[in-house]
Amino acid sequence: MTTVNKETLGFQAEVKQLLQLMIHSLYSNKEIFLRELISNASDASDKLRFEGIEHPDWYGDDPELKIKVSFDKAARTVTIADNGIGMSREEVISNLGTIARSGTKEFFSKLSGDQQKDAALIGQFGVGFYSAFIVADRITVETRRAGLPAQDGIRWESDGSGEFTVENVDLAQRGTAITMHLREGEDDFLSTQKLKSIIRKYSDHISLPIQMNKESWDDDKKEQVIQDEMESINQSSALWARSKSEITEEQYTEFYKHLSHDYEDPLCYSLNRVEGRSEFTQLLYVPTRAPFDLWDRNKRGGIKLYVKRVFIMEDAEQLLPMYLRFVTGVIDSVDLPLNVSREILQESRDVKVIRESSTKRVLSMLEDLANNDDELKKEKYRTFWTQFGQVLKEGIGEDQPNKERISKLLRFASTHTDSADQAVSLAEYVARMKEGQDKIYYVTGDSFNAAKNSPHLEIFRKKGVEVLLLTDRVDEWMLSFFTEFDARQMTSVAKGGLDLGSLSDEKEKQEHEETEKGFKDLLDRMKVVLEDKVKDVRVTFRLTDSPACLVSDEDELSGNLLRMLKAAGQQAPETKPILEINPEHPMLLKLKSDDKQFDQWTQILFDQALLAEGGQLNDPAAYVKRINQLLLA
Ligand SMILES: Nc1ncnc2c1ncn2[C@@H]1O[C@H](COP(=O)(O)OP(=O)(O)OP(=O)(O)O)[C@@H](O)[C@H]1O
Repeated sequence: MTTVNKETLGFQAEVKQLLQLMIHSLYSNKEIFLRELISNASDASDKLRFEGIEHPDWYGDDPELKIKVSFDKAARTVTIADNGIGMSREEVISNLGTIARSGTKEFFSKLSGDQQKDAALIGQFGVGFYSAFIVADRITVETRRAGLPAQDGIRWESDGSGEFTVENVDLAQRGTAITMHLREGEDDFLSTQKLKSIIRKYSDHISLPIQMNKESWDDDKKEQVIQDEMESINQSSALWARSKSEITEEQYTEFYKHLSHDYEDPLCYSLNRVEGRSEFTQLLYVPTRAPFDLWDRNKRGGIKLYVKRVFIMEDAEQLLPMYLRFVTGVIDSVDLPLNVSREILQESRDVKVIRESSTKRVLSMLEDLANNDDELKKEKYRTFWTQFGQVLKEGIGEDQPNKERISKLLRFASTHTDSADQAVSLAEYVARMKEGQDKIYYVTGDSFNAAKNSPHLEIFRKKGVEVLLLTDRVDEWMLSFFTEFDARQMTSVAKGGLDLGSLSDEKEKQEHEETEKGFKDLLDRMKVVLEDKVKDVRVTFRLTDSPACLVSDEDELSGNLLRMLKAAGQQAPETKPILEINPEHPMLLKLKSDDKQFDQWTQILFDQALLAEGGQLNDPAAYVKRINQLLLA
């Protein structure tokens, strides 16, 4: 064997960090290295199947794709070999020397140094190839890219301490063999039985054969001896193609982990075969925990597309709407052409059918959790909502045909419990509505406390009318598409005049009109003082404790939304709020009868109303000065 071009290279800083972390925090679960390496070998075979459509010659005389697991007791090594796509020199250096994943920086910034917490995080990130260093103190990878000649074989080697070497070697076969030189004390893995049991546990769902040498009893030697003949350890058929009754819970779970690189079990899953106009199989999973890059629009994962069992592409975003981007799974179509590209997917009618059907499947899965009396399912829905609720809300704007179904899945915090837990459904709200109440009331705010303590809620609290407390960033956007539920108008308590519908009686209305007349003069004078800042000043009966509050006009953006737009660097239209005053508050009564420092008091009322709803003062220093003057007066 000739070796040339040997070079020593350093790992990317993140790899070094990951290796350290992995060895320490995942040691108690060290056998997962086998799952990870088999998973990679299976992906490599999928890639060859796909690229092989255009390059049938790449298969050569070795067309049966398989994975071989073997060990050498004397050398103390375990080897996992595949005849998949293999890697070129450049690919080896970039794949096994760096982490080129989106969100990597963010992941590392979240590490806390606390082993347990970090282990969970690293599980979410995906442990992959490097997990082999948990049990090995040296790893040798020999690989040859399909289609390249024997002399383009590559040997990569590292002890995981910071550097690796790469050199060219002659390799007769394409594919990749990963040899782990076991650490002291890891000899358990040098056993057919042990390796078999791990493979059955974690990798039974792999669709190509995982083979090991047979073992048999030798009467002379009085021990098990390894034979040349190979046997398959797994069922080696695509999991989603098996009949439902044959698939165990564990197999679903392990397959999910293989697909998603997640460490935790999925929250729920659904396998269906659809026949008729379009024929396809869908196996869809909802994860238990949001990935750290859920908000990264370039995040990988999602749905793997197969056509008649041939892997076509990862992350086929056309197969599910964006707001269901947390779903992982496989879709295997009978109708799509093997050479389908992302561009074709965008226009295909078959894809449209698959997308609609998969969307409905996911919504049904969620409905099953949400509307179930079973405590375990209820708990699962709570978990789902905490992790993915904000993403699901995007569906209200994005998926018109399913809007009603999605709206039933929404959960909110409300004044019913005054807890930040988002647990109230709209159906529950409606069932609790007061007699005469014909609207669903909500308030938005940039934090739970700002919403909960909003002065706009005072009258509602007094009358015992429930108000939803909306504080997620996506809420304002969602509400612009969400105006009605169950024929009841969604109504902001901070927009327009106070509209309690038939909750206020005639007598009350008359009294209010009288009071308003009595305040007309005062309002006119206040308007003059606040001319630049407000659109109008008027009397309100929505306040009980606060002297004043700001509201926006029915057809204008709310103060909260304007602040969000500004914070996001967006152009926000210049709109002025309306100042509403509480005619029963002592401050207003004083102002009405007292002319001294009228301007100061008026300005302060405005500034306080702005602060109370979470706004920022234009000129905080002037506010402080005014308050101090009045304190000393
Ligand atoms: N057996 C193999 N054959 C061909 N390429 C491989 C093989 N094993 C690993 N690779 C390449 O190395 C890359 C890095 O592998 P690694 O396991 O670290 O990450 P991953 O599989 O991409 O994701 P994860 O870290 O979530 O497992 C893979 O994406 C793949 O391109």
